[in-house]
Amino acid sequence: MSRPAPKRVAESSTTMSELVMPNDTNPQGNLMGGNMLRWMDICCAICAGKHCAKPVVTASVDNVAFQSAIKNGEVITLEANVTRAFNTSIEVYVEVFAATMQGTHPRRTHHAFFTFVALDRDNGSPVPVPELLPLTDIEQQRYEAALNRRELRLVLAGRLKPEQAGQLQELFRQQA
Ligand SMILES: CC(=O)SCCNC(=O)CCNC(=O)[C@H](O)C(C)(C)COP(=O)(O)OP(=O)(O)OC[C@H]1O[C@@H](n2cnc3c(N)ncnc32)[C@H](O)[C@@H]1OP(=O)(O)O
Repeated sequence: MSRPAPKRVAESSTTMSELVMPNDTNPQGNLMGGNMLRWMDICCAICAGKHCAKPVVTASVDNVAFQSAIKNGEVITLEANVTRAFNTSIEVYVEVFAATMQGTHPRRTHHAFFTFVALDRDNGSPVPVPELLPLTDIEQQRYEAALNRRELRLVLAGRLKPEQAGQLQELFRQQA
């Protein structure tokens, strides 16, 4: 199947906000981690769907640290951007920011990389995705670093043998 035309990051950039309600929180009044992951997945899926213009499924989620609690009544804003397209999969980076409803105590609370796979509408099998055109410095940095992240997650998922992870081996050689 031929590859669709390349796209810019801005074409699929996605932002959404949620108000944290009592039903989203634990007994301490903090947003439950599972609800946070759900919103991150939704924001990234919208972004991935816009880039691929196809049905997409979440294939993996990289490490997510819960270092900063978000309280009942706060507003969270999620920003998702494609960092790189591979063959049938793309990597999406999401950042989460929290603040009070009045906009005070603003902070970045979470971030993560998600991988999505585009599927054929008819038979559900993976299909090629549009390449990504990184334009800004930060887009270029994320684009270049994505190869290392991809190799690491595929090794951890048992889909790539460590000895086949050439990018990672080169990185470790440079750090030694
Ligand atoms: C938005 C949502 O929440 S959707 C609901 C949650 N997600 C799901 O239910 C998805 C269930 N999983 C699946 O359908 C399948 O495992 C798929 C489509 C993700 C992959 O299917 P496979 O038969 O393994 O396909 P295949 O081997 O051709 O790999 C397809 C792509 O997936 C990537 N992939 C597969 N597993 C992983 C993984 N664990 N981490 C990262 N990428 C992965 C491959 O690297 C490949 O990408 P590439 O073509 O860019 O190199």
